[in-house]
Amino acid sequence: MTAQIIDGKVFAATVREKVAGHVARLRDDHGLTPGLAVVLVGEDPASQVYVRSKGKQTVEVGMASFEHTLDAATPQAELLALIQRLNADPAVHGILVQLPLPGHIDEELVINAIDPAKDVDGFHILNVGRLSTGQKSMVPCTPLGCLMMLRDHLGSLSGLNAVVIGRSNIVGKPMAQLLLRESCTVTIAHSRTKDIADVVRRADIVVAAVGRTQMVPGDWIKPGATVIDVGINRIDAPEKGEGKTRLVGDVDFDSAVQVAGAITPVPGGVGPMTIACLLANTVTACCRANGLPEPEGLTA
Ligand SMILES: Nc1nc2c(c(=O)[nH]1)N[C@@H](CN(C=O)c1ccc(C(=O)N[C@@H](CCC(=O)O)C(=O)O)cc1)CN2
Repeated sequence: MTAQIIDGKVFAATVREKVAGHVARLRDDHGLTPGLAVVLVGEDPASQVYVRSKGKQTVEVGMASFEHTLDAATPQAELLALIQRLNADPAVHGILVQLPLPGHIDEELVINAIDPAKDVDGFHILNVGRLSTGQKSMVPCTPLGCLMMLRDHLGSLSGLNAVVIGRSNIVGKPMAQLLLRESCTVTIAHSRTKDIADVVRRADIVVAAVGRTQMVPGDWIKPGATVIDVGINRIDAPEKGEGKTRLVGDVDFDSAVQVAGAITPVPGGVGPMTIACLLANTVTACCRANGLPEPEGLTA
């Protein structure tokens, strides 16, 4: 038996459709247009692709997109001043600063300068604290996308053993919090975890977010488990021609697909959901800012 493939591209398209429906209702019933400001500092090629894609998809669902591209040498004070202007701008409901930032900029300081109500990345310390204490918060986009796919595939997650591999602030920790909120029994595994293969083998749900190429082989996977692969690693692909590369996840897809019940591919799994959930969070932020009910089906 091979696993069911959870198609993130198809799922993200359904999320964008829902977002577009909410955006149309906000416009028609309340005269509101959700606005998303994305800030890019520097010329990192991957970040440029993601930011372009965010702007394009924002416009496609009917929201307003404000793109700010700053030189790599921009002083931190200038970036902070821009954030203050965006915080005060009533047309902007969501603010995102694309990561990573150049080395001379203090990432934590910048993230915490964003108005928590407009922090559609969910990285502000107040949102982190609210999520971990079960209060209403903005939820980081990648974990939110993973949760949506897990709920869609499994229905209730209550009582399931979940192992999150990786302890980053952006994915691993918030993912663990979300799974805990769903009443999973949650383990966070990482580079120092002893007998990691045995820990992963006990999991009904595996979320691999460690950033290590194909680290999780199929024989770590419990038969029938649901595997969510967050990793995006570029490797050489001589089979495609000289100098060519391809993307692979943190899971060895070819062996895991033989054992798992369901699995997300890379590319085309979690990645597309990250941007779809950013759009969802922007609608949520707009609704909250205007005292309207939470948009159904778009929140954690
Ligand atoms: N402020 C933020 N910075 C970063 C985030 C984030 O959520 N907020 N996440 C990543 C980058 N990212 C969005 O910003 C992102 C990564 C990957 C994808 C995606 O769709 N990947 C495709 C493959 C794309 C390719 O061919 O390179 C896939 O997996 O199918 C979307 C968004 C770091 N920075």
